[in-house]
Amino acid sequence: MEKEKRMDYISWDEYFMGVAMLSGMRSKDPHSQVGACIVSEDNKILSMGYNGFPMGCSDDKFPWAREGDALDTKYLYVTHSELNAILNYRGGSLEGAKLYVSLFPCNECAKAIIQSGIKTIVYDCDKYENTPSVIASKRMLDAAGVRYYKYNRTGREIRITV
Ligand SMILES: Nc1ccn([C@H]2C[C@H](O)[C@@H](COP(=O)(O)O)O2)c(=O)n1
Ligand SMILES: [Zn+2]
Repeated sequence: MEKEKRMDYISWDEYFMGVAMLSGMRSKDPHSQVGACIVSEDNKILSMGYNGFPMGCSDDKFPWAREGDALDTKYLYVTHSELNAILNYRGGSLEGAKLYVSLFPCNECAKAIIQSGIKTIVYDCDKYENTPSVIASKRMLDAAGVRYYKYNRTGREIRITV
């Protein structure tokens, strides 16, 4: 019988970013699947979310297009993963919480993050870093003292069979 504890267990960051990415796999968005996981200061998962249309707005009826008439694109309808994670939270306050998210938050989510009391953001991808939305987001996060840093990919493959 083994006496020593396992040493190849996943780190907190791998765990929470993994949960965020798994959550993103629920997204129906054909172009960008984004997931978020909110964690307390003592490493308890508080909430999760992914990008999708609001309740009652059918995934099959609302548009997933990226281009065309604004009303016929997804952008006016999709709720971002971070906002869904904040809104899905059924507890009390998110003061001091940490957000793991697979894509850097936009300006609208930054407002919600700041107002909810989240103090740290760990993000994976920043593919829209040169857009006004992300530049504005960083301006607000900096002003509000919300810390953010890029997730350090370890290259570990986490496989689950369901
Ligand atoms: N931080 C973010 C940024 C974007 N999203 C969502 C909104 C859309 O569903 C999708 C981005 O679409 P794209 O322009 O890449 O086709 O990701 C989010 O949830 N969180
Ligand atoms: Zn957003």
